Amino acid sequence: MAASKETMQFQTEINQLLQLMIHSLYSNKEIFLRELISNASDACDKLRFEALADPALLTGDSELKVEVDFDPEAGTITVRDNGIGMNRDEVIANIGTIAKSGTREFFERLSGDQTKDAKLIGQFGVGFYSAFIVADRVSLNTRRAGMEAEHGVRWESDGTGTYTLETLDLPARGTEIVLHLREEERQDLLSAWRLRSIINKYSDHIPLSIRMRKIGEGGKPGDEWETVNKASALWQRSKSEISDDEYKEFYRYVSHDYGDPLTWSHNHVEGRLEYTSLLFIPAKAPFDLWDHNHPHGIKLYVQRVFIMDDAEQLLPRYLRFVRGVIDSSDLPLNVSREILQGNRVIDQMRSGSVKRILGLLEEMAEKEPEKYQTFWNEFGRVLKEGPGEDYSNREQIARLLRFASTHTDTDTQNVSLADYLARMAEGQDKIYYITADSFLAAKNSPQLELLRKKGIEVLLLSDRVDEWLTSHLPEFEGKALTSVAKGALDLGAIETEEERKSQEETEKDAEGLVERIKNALGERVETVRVSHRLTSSPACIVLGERDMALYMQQLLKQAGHEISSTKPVLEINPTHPMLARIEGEKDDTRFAEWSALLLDQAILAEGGQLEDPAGFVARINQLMLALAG
Ligand SMILES: Nc1ncnc2c1ncn2[C@@H]1O[C@H](COP(=O)(O)OP(=O)(O)OP(=O)(O)O)[C@@H](O)[C@H]1O
Repeated sequence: MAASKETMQFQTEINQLLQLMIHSLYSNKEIFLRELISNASDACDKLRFEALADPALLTGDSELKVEVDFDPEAGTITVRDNGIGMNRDEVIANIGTIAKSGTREFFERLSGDQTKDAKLIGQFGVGFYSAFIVADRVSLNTRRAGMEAEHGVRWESDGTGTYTLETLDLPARGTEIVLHLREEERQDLLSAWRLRSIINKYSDHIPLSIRMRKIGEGGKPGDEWETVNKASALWQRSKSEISDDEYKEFYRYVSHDYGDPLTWSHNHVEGRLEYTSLLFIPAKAPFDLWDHNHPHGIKLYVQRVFIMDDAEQLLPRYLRFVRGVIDSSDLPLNVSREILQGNRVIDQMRSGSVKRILGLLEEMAEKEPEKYQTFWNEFGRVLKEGPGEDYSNREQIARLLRFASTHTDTDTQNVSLADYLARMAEGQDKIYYITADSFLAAKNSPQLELLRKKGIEVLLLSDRVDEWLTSHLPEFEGKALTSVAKGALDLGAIETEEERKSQEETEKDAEGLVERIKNALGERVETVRVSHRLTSSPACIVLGERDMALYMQQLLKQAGHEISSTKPVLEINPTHPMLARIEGEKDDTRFAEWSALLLDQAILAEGGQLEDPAGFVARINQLMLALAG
């Protein structure tokens, strides 16, 4: 078959990524080998899995392996696998483009600061392109398993904007990557000892055999090959034999993360069900944690045979940050994603793993609160989906939640519900919270005035997920979670008899004013009443107990959801001078304008949007002119 060589352009982002990577990761350049071996091992896993359905794919070469070779004269290092390989289209899709979710966000977050960017690249995943840290030309030869020799593909590039592609005969299936080292790297890297030590450091835990040439007579590599890594599944070994460094390296392998995990849990379960799980909690959220298409879940093995990545059935969505492997002895080898759904073995492994993760987090929160705070800052918003998704573990998840509160008045979410209970005032029987679309809006909300004055703590919730969370968490240890912005504020025993009396009087005195405002606002409000929660603001909006916060209503509407608008209750503070001013207004039209202003500013303070913003501005202007006149 005639070899046709084509030159193609890299996606622009790749150029940028390459430059950044070469500069930022140079100090850790040896990771290129880890990345290439990791890809080679994945390729073998994939082939082993496909071969379960089509054993012919392995014909003639059934022992899957990775070979690392070098040639001092040519100045090359070669990483070879007999895994799944790629056809031409796959090479273009996988090696010429970055199709990852989170790519855009990654580029937006780059700062130009090398140390920071190196971390970001690490989090993003460096993969194949890390070859260019040490090589000025990379050649990739690959043939897809199951295809004839003539369908080989050669990809070649010097990493500066273009690559060439040609079709050629390749006798063996799998992928071979040849790195033509930069002149200055040759001395350092072209040594059997050096390469072996890199493999031991980064790739010992890979279950597959990684081979190098045996050192023959005269200290030179000969024609025989030997396995240079442990080549056993790390998770099958007993805990006492595994060092922390090995666990960390294995984490990097399963997660494609560059940093260390926060913690992990390794368990061999025996009994009715037999499986091993090794689950990690990362220290950093990946870029695409909030992307709905973001693949998540853990690697599933059946009796040490890799079955699939991202088996999301093994963990609920609110634990989607967990990485790791589960190796089952009870599932059939030909298990498919469809079978995983509603499978009894999967369900049991899943609930066991959830318990383990929640237990791990609880222990961390107790014994290493600072570490837990790191976890919470990264993944707290995901965990908050828990009570809604996992009813049976609701209480345990609730113990893990952390919030900002008026106790510290900072936006750090570090108050647990147990902390809150321990600080409750005498006679207080509710956990008070407020939701808003930003921390500042929550913190400065007029609804908190009275509670602040009385020294009652209020949780300040401003994550999107908080409305969802509170709707699924009605109580904690027998104390109802109560929004201070919804329904009548019932302070129960915190209120004294005297206070109640004085309020009744204020209410009585303001009856006429309330009636007038109600008439003036008509359909715009559910009702108007005297507020018991305000001390320094003139008015505030209160929603019905089951209503969604105004900013959430807004968000859903913007997202195209049909939601029936709920009318707010306007609460006024008759002791405020502004109300006295309004009360004195004899002119009915002007009184109506004043009332509308009162309502509009209360809606704004609540994070709501006005139906007639221009009318509001016109009223303000009129007022300013009147004052100036
Ligand atoms: N040795 C190989 N055999 C077969 N396919 C490969 C091989 N190396 C890379 N690929 C393909 O190229 C894709 C891109 O590889 P790359 O290393 O850039 O990213 P990745 O492994 O998907 O993720 P990460 O960047 O986190 O390592 C892989 O997902 C795989 O499909």
